[in-house]
Amino acid sequence: MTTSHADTAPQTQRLSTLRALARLLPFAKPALPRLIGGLFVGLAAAVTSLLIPLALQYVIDGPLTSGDRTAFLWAAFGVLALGVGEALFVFLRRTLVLTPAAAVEYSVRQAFYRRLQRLQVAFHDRWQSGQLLSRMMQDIGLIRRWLAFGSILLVINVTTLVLGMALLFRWHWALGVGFVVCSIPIWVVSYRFEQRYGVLTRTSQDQAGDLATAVEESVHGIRVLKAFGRGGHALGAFERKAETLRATEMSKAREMGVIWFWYELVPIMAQSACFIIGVVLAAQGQLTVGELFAFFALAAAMLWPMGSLGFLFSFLIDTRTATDRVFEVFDAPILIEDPADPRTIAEPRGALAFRGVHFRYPDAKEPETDLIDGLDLVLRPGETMALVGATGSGKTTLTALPTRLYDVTAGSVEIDGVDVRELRLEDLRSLIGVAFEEPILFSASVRENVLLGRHDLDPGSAEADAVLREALDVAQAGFVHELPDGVDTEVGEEGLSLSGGQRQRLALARVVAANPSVMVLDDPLSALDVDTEALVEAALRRVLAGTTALIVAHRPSTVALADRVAVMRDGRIDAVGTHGELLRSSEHYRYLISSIEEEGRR
Ligand SMILES: Nc1ncnc2c1ncn2[C@@H]1O[C@H](COP(=O)(O)OP(=O)(O)OP(=O)(O)O)[C@@H](O)[C@H]1O
Repeated sequence: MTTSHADTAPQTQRLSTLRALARLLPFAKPALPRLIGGLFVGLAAAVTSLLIPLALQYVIDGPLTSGDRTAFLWAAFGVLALGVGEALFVFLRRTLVLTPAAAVEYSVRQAFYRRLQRLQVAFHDRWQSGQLLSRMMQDIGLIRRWLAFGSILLVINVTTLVLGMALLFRWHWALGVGFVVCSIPIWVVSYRFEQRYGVLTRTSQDQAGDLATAVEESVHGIRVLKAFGRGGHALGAFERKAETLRATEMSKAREMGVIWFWYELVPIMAQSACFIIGVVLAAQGQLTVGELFAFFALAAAMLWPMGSLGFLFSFLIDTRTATDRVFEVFDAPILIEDPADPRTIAEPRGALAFRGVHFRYPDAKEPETDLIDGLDLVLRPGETMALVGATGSGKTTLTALPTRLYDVTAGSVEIDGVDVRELRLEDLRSLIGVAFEEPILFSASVRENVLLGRHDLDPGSAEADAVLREALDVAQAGFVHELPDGVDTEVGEEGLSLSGGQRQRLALARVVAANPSVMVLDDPLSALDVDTEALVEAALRRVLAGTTALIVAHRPSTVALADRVAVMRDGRIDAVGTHGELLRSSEHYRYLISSIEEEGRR
């Protein structure tokens, strides 16, 4: 069961915004030369824009006053050239930064996906898929936009303001002081904004993740919702979540409205104050007409850098939050990994043993006893063992331990006498094949789905074709040849919809094709009709003759496949023996079998 974002977000120490964003550096490294190039070109554009007022000052105080027409024409041409130069620099900046930012987005997204693949199943149990999806798409996209525009514009605009202010001081200290004093409200408002907006951004990005989860769940479960007439109920739940997000976005918009107001108002106040100071100074002869005119032009040039700071500041905080959210996934510890010094099994025999195994789910309540509580079970090479037990006794959980989808909390699972934790995960998972209770197919062809575990085979080779044929044959999945494109028909979410029994047969074929030494099958025939089940059983018997198999059984016919049966109860194996032996010796087995049979008759 997944929990909401509040439970999943690790309580990491809050880094400063700069240090939080600096964590992107390893990803941005290859793109840095172009990004820095873009920054310098952008700065050149900013300096050019500031040179225009200076050139104007020169024109007015020089050729215009002296009446030198040639010099005036040259100077006017110079101002025009500066304007064109600025436009070219801006164009070049955009060209330089767009591609590298997209490359950074690509590499962060790749790393994010790789991390998701490496993280253990227990992580995925806890995290909502919508949260991961929104981090993967929305947050990483925001980081790209920040790298391409936000970060560079922020540096350029702040530099423009600093240089502009320096020019003001150069013309007259009173102009500079007037500008700085009038800007003070901005610093106060910005500080308060950062505190409040940061919290709101985090909340809204998390709520967007919750909303994505709600959409994903209802799309996934659309049939159930329709069948039970609960579409309206789902819509209600969606609307409540959307409304919560809307309210947070409105609060964000209000905060942004306030900060933008100040960032619009203050530059105008500062300009007005400087105009008055400038006119007074010019009247007193402390400022030339050229300087006064240039000051007006400069004030106009500084209006956008100043006004944009509010937007850039909120963009910065949005990106910081997005970076935090992405790095929460990067920071989640990988608990199931390859051992430092892996062992190999040269000639696998397929002996599977559970020795004193304890297991509890990470979110199990503390006082509870372990779900698997000191379980011992040994499967001999080539043996087929059925596993029976009451609903919820932990059979499915036990099947997840040999492949290390979860690690035992105590004891060990061994294959051919080697603890599974001592093997490389890839080796281990090629030794053991699993078919889950819920057969999952990917949006790919039948061929790709069935040969999923055979990356050693060239998909188009004759050997791959032979393996595919044999696997489909064992799983009685001949129906695939009737599909529009035979084994090349796309199935799964984006392809053709198959029935539960058809999907189950393809999942079974997938394990057979993998040709593992040990098969772990979680109720593999539950969705099949009696005739197909009998055919699959007959074929499976052939395959299972050479393979060790642990089969969770809910039906007498599945039990009949097994050499021996293990009865699971209270987290342990209560009894092991042949069907006949257990019928004689185990009361719990008799009870289980009679309830299974009763269910079968219904
Ligand atoms: N990912 C999980 N996180 C926490 N608890 C879980 C998880 N998966 C299963 N459980 C709990 O573990 C217990 C055993 O579940 P499990 O699916 O292993 O039983 P089972 O014997 O296979 O049941 P069934 O025969 O109905 O399939 C149940 O109480 C279940 O709620």
